Amino acid sequence: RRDGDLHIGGIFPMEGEGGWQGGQACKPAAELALADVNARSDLLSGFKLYIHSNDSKCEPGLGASVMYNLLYNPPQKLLLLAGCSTVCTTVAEAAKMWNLMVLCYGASSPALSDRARFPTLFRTHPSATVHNPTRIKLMQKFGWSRIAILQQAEEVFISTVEDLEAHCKKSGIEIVTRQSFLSDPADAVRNLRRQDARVIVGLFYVVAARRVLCEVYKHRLYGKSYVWFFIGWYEDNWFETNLEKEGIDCTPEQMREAAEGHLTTEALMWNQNSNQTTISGMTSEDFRSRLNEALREAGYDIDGERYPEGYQEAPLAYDAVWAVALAFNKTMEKLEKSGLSLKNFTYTNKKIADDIYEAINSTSFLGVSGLVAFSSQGDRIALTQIEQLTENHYVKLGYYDTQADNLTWLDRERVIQWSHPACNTVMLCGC
Ligand SMILES: CC1(C)CO[C@@H](CC(=O)O)CN1
Repeated sequence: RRDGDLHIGGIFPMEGEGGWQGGQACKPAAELALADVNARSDLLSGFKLYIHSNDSKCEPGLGASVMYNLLYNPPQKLLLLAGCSTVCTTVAEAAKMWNLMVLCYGASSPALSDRARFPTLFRTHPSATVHNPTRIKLMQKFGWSRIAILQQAEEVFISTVEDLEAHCKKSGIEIVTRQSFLSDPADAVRNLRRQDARVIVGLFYVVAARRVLCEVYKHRLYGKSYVWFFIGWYEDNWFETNLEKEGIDCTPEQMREAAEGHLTTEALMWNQNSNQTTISGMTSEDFRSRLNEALREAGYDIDGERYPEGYQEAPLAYDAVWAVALAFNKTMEKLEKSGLSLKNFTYTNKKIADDIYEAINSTSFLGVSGLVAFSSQGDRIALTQIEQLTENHYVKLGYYDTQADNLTWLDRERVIQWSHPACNTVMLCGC
């Protein structure tokens, strides 16, 4: 028997104003996974895994100080879990100096897909670029060969648009105009009207999305001759809430009218086949029940639909801990052959770090968030789903598996003049 304890650091965004406070649901999810892996006699045999965590508030500076305290206070940590793109960027760029792997459960920035800057980073949260092949697939399916882009000037959207432009170039799709704005989209939306944009991909946070939609209403840039792609991870009724608070001068009815029919794309974070048993023995719905119970105990009014931030991403944190446990298990089996164990790891031991890297790099298991596997850049390989807002409700239109180039289409779309909305005038596209 090999007795001992294995320790990892956990950096969770719990409080704070800026960014994403997803640690509120992700930390409880990680703790559920910790209990589950430690209860398995066939995993980490004899060793118990511990997470030592602190709050980063989704602030990179505080995240760096949390990391420093985790590393310079015993016990020695073998790996770091982190959330928020800004914190993961800071932590992952530094972690290599301590030969530490970093597993991010809540980081969507495309900039993190960079082995040169982040040689030890893996993330169970997919990059925002995962939407782009899906958008292209839909444009090809419906014959939209001329599109426009409207984006907020934020790093995550700037790099997502660069990736989208590359996909469009490869697919022969013309970008007739790319408009960006800092916080007021009025001019950008007006320019879309001037350029007669008909198929528009919108990339912005939800507060900006409400401003865009009201401008779209004012410029009549919606209805049967327009197709809008919005991001799918806004809350369901995002287009009719907070209007007064945010100074939106459109009524809920006007917002609903402008929003009707838009498409959304988003990465799947909960295994869709809710009857499928995952590696933990649970289905994703079993996980949901256990998470809800844990969150009720933490004081959240789940039955009153008052979910904490990060609820959507909780499976990613749960599966991140499983990925760590499985990788440590694989590494221990390998080290044992040379009479070593993870207890021999030190911050200067690159050899064992490489073994842990190899073990994580070859991860492949069915988690509550679906199949968990990483690209060569450490990015989560994930499915995406496509929805359409129809009479105030999001209807699932299909799923896309980029790896297999397989679009599962449910034929539920509401007619939005799918045939070439871009061809409003013959000379425009000769149709
Ligand atoms: C889908 C979303 C909301 C994208 O931002 C992630 C947080 C981040 O990238 O900082 C969390 N998940």
